[in-house]
Amino acid sequence: MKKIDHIGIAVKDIEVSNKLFESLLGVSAYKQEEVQNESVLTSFFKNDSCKIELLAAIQEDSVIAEFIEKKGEGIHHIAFEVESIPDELERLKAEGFVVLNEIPKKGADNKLVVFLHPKSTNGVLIELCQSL
Ligand SMILES: C[C@@H](C(=O)O)C(=O)SCCNC(=O)CCNC(=O)[C@H](O)C(C)(C)COP(=O)(O)OP(=O)(O)OC[C@H]1O[C@@H](n2cnc3c(N)ncnc32)[C@H](O)[C@@H]1OP(=O)(O)O
Ligand SMILES: [Co+2]
Repeated sequence: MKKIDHIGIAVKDIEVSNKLFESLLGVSAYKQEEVQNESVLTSFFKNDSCKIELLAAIQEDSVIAEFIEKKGEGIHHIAFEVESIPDELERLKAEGFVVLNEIPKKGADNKLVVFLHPKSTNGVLIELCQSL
């Protein structure tokens, strides 16, 4: 795992949270992107350390809507950048981590992504992402 690529934050209203994070970080979001297969609208900020990905549900059955329903707004996942998802998955499976999707999905910001079940990672949803 090379470095943290982004921290995902579940929000109810992307416009409201865009303004909040603009004020907090002192920079504007550099992109907003809908990811249909995850039913989310994302918005990205970055500084020298990593990116912040705001995630709002675009459908009621989105995992983000379910998460907010259960836990409220807040940190949803941590994403690590990896050189090769297949190599990293092989290593992590051998270590006993539970992979949520074996086949990488198209994520936001030109990445392929896979997720590890939070039950196998101390309650923290982990995303691995690889640049396209
Ligand atoms: C666009 C892309 C990108 O960056 O490029 C993204 O990030 S997309 C980001 C959105 N997409 C994803 O997150 C896809 C992967 N996520 C999933 O498949 C799902 O959200 C799961 C993580 C499996 C959770 O779904 P679900 O709650 O139905 O699963 P489950 O019944 O197996 O497990 C339920 C337990 O997990 C907990 N749980 C649910 N979401 C959690 C989260 N984000 N962090 C920590 N714990 C979480 C529940 O509270 C519950 O705990 P208790 O049993 O203790 O109550
Ligand atoms: Co993410």
